Amino acid sequence: MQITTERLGKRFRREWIFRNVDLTLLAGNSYTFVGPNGSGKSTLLQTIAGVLPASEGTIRYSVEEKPVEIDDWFRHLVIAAPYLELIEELTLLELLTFHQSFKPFKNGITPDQLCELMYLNHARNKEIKAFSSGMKQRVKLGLAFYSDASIVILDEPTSNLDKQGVAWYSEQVRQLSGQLLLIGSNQPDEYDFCPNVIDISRWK
Ligand SMILES: Nc1ncnc2c1ncn2[C@@H]1O[C@H](COP(=O)(O)OP(=O)(O)OP(=O)(O)O)[C@@H](O)[C@H]1O
Repeated sequence: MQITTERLGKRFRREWIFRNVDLTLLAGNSYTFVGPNGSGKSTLLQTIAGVLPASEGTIRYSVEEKPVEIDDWFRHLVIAAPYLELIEELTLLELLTFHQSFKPFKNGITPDQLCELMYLNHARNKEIKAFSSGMKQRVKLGLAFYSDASIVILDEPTSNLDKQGVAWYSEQVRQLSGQLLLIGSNQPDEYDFCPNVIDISRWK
């Protein structure tokens, strides 16, 4: 899997958030986008993911040099971000079962097993709307870590997590291998393992 951007730009009304972004992002590598609040990390990640349309330039996804159509991008990626909602009316087990029906988990992991891996077994039959913000964040990260997807996008990954949750994140994120990992962060301990740290301010 490879993502290539050429002269990528995004603006909201008249304000350019970034311009002329040329990137080649390769499977098996991790990249972290850093920059102050409001610099455009989330906007860039969402644009690369195809969640937000670009205002100019191009993004290409390819597998072994064959292009992936934009309608199929979502099959290849998982995103965990504070602004993306879970389905609140479902219980955790229902949510995982629903998710698995369109994006299976790695290594044949079942929804039951995933509840345990996320340390949320006690809440398996609870509706997501009754979860705390930290519990919801654990679910988002669990889906990102354990879904069988070639691109993993984590925006502010440890937001709302307690100490144990942060330790769990640190352990899990280091175990990702072979995938393309993109992180948006302002907290060095979220990406201290990542060799490619890119300050987004350069594209202002
Ligand atoms: N839907 C929108 N409409 C208009 N402006 C927006 C919209 N979304 C984001 N912005 C603006 O784009 C800029 C970049 O926001 P973004 O959330 O990408 O920054 P960020 O680097 O992720 O910030 P933070 O570190 O606070 O999460 C900000 O000035 C923000 O106000």
